Amino acid sequence: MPAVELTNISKAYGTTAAVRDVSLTVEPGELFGLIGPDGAGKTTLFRILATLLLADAGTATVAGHDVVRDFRAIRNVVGYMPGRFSLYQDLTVQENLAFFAAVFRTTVQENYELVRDIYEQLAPFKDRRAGALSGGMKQKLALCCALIHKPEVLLLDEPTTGVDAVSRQEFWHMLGTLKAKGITIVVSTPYMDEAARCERVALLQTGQVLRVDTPAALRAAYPWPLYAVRAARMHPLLQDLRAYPGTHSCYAFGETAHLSLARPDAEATAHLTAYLTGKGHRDVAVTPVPATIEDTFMELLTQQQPANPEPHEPAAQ
Ligand SMILES: Nc1ncnc2c1ncn2[C@@H]1O[C@H](COP(=O)(O)OP(=O)(O)OP(=O)(O)O)[C@@H](O)[C@H]1O
Repeated sequence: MPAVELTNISKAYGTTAAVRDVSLTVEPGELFGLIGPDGAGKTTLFRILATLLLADAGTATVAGHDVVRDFRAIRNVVGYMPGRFSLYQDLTVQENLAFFAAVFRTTVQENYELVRDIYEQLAPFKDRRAGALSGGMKQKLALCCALIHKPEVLLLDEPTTGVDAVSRQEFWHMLGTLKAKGITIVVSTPYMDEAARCERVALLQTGQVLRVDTPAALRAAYPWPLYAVRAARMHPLLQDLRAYPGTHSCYAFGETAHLSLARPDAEATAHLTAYLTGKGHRDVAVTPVPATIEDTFMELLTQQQPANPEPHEPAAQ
């Protein structure tokens, strides 16, 4: 029995189609990522799975329970950490934990084994109001609250958005520990480095699933020769690379431009360097690079675009 199963789920808000015909299966004990930019439909899917929102069409189950028929059962087996506002800001750390424990008729002590690692980090701040915690500590408290009733399935909606890099690392380490304890985790993130830490991910865009696969398979699926290109000035670099005759796609990628070529060119580095130097660019460096999940995502987005008079425009940043 899958831990989570979505079959042809659709949901619209008025005329906005937030989720369109989504089908997904998450296996028990899996660490599964929902990856997509703002507005891709991640929160809507979580709210449907957490039984807080009814889909317009399709069916969904969590731990074998139907989200409509068996919603009470699901609330006992799911831990849901919404993206925002999951804590009572005026209650202390201790009071928030006691509150969530009371809702599920349990105590922190009863489930201490599961939350110990997180609780020990929170303990020095137990009398501090949640509203006065750092972003990273707030996320840890929210996770602790979501775990208080020993859920089988954790639903985490962008748990690390707005959290500093060190706290993000710690948070993902904690997810690894929870997974080792057999908990199924469905986590959404807009960060591609976090996508790479999932066992499988669904790439979402405007309410649709573009692809579901392992991070390694997504990287391997990238079909073009790919280069990271640097030069002193980024904006004209992007413009000139898009005008290069062999270009398939080109977009900003951190401090470089990622350029894919429509066909292999054994001399690509030399040809591109000569081309860019001829256009007046300085400090040019062209390096072949392996594709990341983000490159595959960008490629899938490009394939989604309708016929475009400017075929080398990036679909999104
Ligand atoms: N209550 C609502 N009323 C109207 N439109 C909504 C509502 N909630 C979400 N939407 C729209 O539905 C689409 C999907 O939103 P959703 O919040 O599910 O996406 P998301 O991937 O979680 O993005 P975000 O991180 O911005 O929340 C977006 O176009 C959003 O503007």
